[in-house]
Amino acid sequence: MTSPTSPTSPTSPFAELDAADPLAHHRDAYVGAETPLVYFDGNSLGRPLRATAARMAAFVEQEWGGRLIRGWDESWFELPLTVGDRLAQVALGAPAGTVAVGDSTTVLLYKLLRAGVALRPGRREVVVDTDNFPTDRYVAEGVARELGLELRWVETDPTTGITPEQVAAVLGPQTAVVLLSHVAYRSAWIADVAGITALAHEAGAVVLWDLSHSAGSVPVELEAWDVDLATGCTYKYLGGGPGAPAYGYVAERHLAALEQPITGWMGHADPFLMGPGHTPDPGIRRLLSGTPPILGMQPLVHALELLGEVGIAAVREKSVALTTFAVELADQLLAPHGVALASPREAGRRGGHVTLTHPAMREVTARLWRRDVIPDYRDPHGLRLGLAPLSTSFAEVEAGLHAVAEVLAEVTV
Ligand SMILES: Cc1ncc(COP(=O)(O)O)c(C=O)c1O
Ligand SMILES: Nc1c(O)cccc1C(=O)C[C@H](N)C(=O)O
Repeated sequence: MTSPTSPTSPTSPFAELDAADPLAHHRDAYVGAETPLVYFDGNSLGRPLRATAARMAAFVEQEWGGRLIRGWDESWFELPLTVGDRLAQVALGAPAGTVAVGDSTTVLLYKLLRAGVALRPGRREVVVDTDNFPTDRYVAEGVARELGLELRWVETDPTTGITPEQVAAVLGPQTAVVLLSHVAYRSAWIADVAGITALAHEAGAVVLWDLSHSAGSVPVELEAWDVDLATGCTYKYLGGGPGAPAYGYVAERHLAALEQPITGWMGHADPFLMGPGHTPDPGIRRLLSGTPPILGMQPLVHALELLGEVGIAAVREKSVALTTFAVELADQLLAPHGVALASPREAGRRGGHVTLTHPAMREVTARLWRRDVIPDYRDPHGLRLGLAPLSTSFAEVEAGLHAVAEVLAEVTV
């Protein structure tokens, strides 16, 4: 078995794609990009920036080791909100003071779903779709059990995604919250956030959007789209690293009334007063519960600097070019083997990944990993190619798709 062609092979007929790519040089800023490994999992865990190692070391030496407990007064206490503001500006289209960083996406989904239900007292239903990421569905089921609510499931086709018409069909006077994902984790379908949010508002409900597969790859305009609540992880396109803290967004108009269920001391208006009873902070700090993960935010701070410099519009342009290239190669090399596209063909409807289906894809994925080509597998029969615009090259996509064709030929003989 041959190893994949080097992602920098000058002999490729597609070498001009990388040569013409204005973002190509950013690839060198990432650890491991010089190796022949083909990485198609940037939508599960992004590569680290080289500079992050030095930043982490400096943090340990200077901020943690040097400042010790004084660090809290000097910057750490505000960090969940200062990083939140930066994230709001570079990736979420949200105003300062509406985003806080901390917890995992799952915990924030719980806190925000409970908060959303509390914003609509007396209403008994939550809308969720059957193809939403498992943690979103499980949290919705748990909250429904806890509060005695009913879930209104929208049946979503895993190869496309949720439409405003489907949501309209289940909305009603009992709908409290609509919980959906902006970019579908399997198909990469981009939901019409503004359209669905407007429909939910007409029905008197609030929306909670999971942005895990969009933020940092697809432009997000939370304020312009009139979104109520949102959350998402930072370890995919935002480059935060394994287990990096998630973020929560609350529209300004809901901040004063927002009641989240984990009323810890760090969400108190004056945590160090240590007084009786919980008085929530008037702003987004009320979303915090316990001591925020300062160490875990360090790589994110760094990665957001780069995203801010490049700009989300340029990132999306490259993302569309990469996924379009992957679809074209799949049509050429894989469709003759019976592989089908399970992502939208229309680039404007497609997020940052491409899913290809074939009955042998589970075995194909295992074999690809053994030859250092790293996509992931998602049922049913889906090979998912996550293309990170700042660290994936066109040559890498080409090498990877050729490897898929070779492995598919092996397993289907
Ligand atoms: C849409 C979506 N929501 C949530 C998560 C994960 O949540 P957590 O960060 O809590 O593991 C993921 C990926 O793991 C995801 O794709
Ligand atoms: N969060 C993950 C993890 O802790 C381990 C392995 C994968 C992940 C993922 O991010 C999965 C990803 N959200 C998905 O869409 O499949």
